[in-house]
Amino acid sequence: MAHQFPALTSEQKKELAEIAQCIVANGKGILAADESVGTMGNRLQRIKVENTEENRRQFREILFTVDNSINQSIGGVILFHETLYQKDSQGKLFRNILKEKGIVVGIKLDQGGAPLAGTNKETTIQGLDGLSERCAQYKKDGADFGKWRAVLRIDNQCPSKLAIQENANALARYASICQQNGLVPIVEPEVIPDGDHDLEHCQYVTEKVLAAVYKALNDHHVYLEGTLLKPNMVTAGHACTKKYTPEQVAMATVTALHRTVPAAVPGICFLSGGMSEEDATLNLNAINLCPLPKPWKLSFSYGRALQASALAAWGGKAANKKATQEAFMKRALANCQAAKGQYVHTGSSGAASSQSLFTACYTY
Ligand SMILES: O=P(O)(O)OC[C@@]1(O)O[C@H](CO)[C@@H](O)[C@@H]1O
Repeated sequence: MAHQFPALTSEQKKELAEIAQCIVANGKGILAADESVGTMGNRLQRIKVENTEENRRQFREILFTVDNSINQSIGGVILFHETLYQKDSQGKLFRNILKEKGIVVGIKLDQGGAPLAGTNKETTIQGLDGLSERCAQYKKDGADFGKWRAVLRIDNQCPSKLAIQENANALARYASICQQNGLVPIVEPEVIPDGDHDLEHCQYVTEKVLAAVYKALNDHHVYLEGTLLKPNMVTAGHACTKKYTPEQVAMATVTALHRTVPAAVPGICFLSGGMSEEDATLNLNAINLCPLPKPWKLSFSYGRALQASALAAWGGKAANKKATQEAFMKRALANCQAAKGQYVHTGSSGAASSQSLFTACYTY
């Protein structure tokens, strides 16, 4: 089995590895501001703001025009298609605002779930058709990384072998196409927290899913140094009656990663998956303090856990800009400290930060 057909040139590999490392350097993580129009609608509904393009733009303008020092804690921002082409009120493209801060721009590439017939309501993710052309265009338009979220569910018969294999293969195919077009693929196989399973069961499933994903990435000749992983933390199901400490979550999470994720992967940026802002930070901190070998950067790519307090502070009112930016900056800083294992919980985080952000069957 000779290695005759290299997938990438050494220049392409160098560029991809540099982008990936830059996003997770020095405790930096990712702001996942790539909520689809529908998902953003749910967020806005909670604060009684209408889901219009202008309201979505206004909230994101407030986040992206925060003080430049945000670049100490945020290395990348994932955008939804609409946002990549939106401008601030002075007419400046958001993507240029982010780039001038030294923040890498990313783009959501998956296009939602489709049912896998013959399974217990399991899904695969669509978006591979035309993906290469979309990636090429996004690269021209300033994006340097992509995101693809696959959803796996724990239940009696789930995840099935079929769902694990199919989603792993789609993730690998997406990752390969991204790399061919100069985009670092964020590989996101999310085992969602719905269910009453315990921590051990989530660990078992997460290991099976990650092992399949890395087998598929290898089969597709994906250059691991030019990728980032965005997994769930290993937690008990949302309806599990037994509660676990951040140290227990950390040990289960790092054990699962240690068994399945090659050391060549530069960074693992967790999703927040409906944890409260504070829990997401405390768990990340404990993960970074976990006494197991950790050859990758262990950081964050949070959507809800970086924006919940900010959204609540904003409430749709321009006058609340300062409070909104302060709330966002506070969570970004806290997670940057947690990514270095240096977060100290002061107990003054405010009510919004301890609220669960769980949504049942969180797909799109
Ligand atoms: O779980 P979180 O941290 O809120 O969001 C994780 C995430 O992958 O899921 C969302 C829905 O696709 C995305 O906007 C985001 O990137």
